[in-house]
Amino acid sequence: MGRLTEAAAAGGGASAARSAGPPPTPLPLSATSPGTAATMASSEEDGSNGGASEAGEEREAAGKRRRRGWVATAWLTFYNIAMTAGWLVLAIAMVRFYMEKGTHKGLYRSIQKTLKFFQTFALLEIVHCLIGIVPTSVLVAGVQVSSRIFMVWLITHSIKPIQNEESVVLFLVAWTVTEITRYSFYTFSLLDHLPYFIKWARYTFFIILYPVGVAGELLTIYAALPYVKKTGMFSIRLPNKYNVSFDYYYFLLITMASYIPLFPQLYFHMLRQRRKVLHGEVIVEKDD
Ligand SMILES: CCCCCCCCCCCCC[C@@H](O)CC(=O)SCCNC(=O)CCNC(=O)[C@H](O)C(C)(C)COP(=O)(O)OP(=O)(O)OC[C@H]1O[C@@H](n2cnc3c(N)ncnc32)[C@H](O)[C@@H]1OP(=O)(O)O
Repeated sequence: MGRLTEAAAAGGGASAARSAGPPPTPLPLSATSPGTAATMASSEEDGSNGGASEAGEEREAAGKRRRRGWVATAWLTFYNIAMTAGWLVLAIAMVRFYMEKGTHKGLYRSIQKTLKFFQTFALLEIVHCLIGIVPTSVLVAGVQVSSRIFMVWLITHSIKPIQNEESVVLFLVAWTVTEITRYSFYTFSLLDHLPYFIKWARYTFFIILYPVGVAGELLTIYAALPYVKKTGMFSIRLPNKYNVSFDYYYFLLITMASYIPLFPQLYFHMLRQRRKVLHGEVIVEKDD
């Protein structure tokens, strides 16, 4: 028995794809699970945004605004503009620093306040999912945001000797380009004026930036290991009155290992989103 479903594993994305034709019959939004075979059913959109598609998009956008309510829409517009601006400020600061100093040494120190502020502010993304004003999966947003918060506060902020590692620049550049694109995508979508280039960039840059960012993060954690082992930071040794022990060194090793199952899931989720949003593909799921 075949079942037609949207491609996203965790919900979200694809307003353009959905509006390419007449409104489809409501379909279950489900992951392609074991025991099902997924095949691409159609490819509708070429990115040129024909008149019918535009009218459909406007209707859908108006529908979304009504469902979300004006307070939530206004808040999200403010939030996305603020975040786009924040990450743009960060990008300009990084370029200026490099042009003036000609080295990456001292870069993290010079931008850390802005980075901490805007990356921590992104915790609100989990709240947005929890209260239902955006349809992103709490799990997907949670993994994405918590791994960033972890990198900012528990690694780079806490372990000063690694702040000048090249790997820090790798993830900073990957995050910054990603976030400028992502938040401007949300902003323009909310304002119903999404340029095709922004949509394309949102669902294309990640192909390179995700692996670059993850490599930067993993290499930075790796560089932190000797320091963490030597100092025993954030670790709790026995004996103590609560009879608990915690070793941050092993926690870091486990965290690094957890990228192996988690990162491909996020990456393939984004690849499916890309096929759906840029090429209008839907997936036919066939139960075995
Ligand atoms: C405590 C220790 C924890 C350690 C964990 C260790 C394991 C970690 C493994 C993974 C590591 C990831 C590392 C990461 O930090 C590396 C990088 O980021 S490198 C740089 C490249 N990164 C990316 O490209 C990030 C890509 N990710 C995303 O885009 C999103 O975060 C994601 C949620 C993953 C997926 O997005 P998706 O396209 O599926 O959905 P959206 O959320 O974009 O959209 C769904 C719909 O919701 C609407 N929406 C969402 N947010 C907003 C908003 N702020 N304002 C308005 N609307 C919003 C969006 O428009 C969609 O609406 P519609 O469906 O109607 O179109």
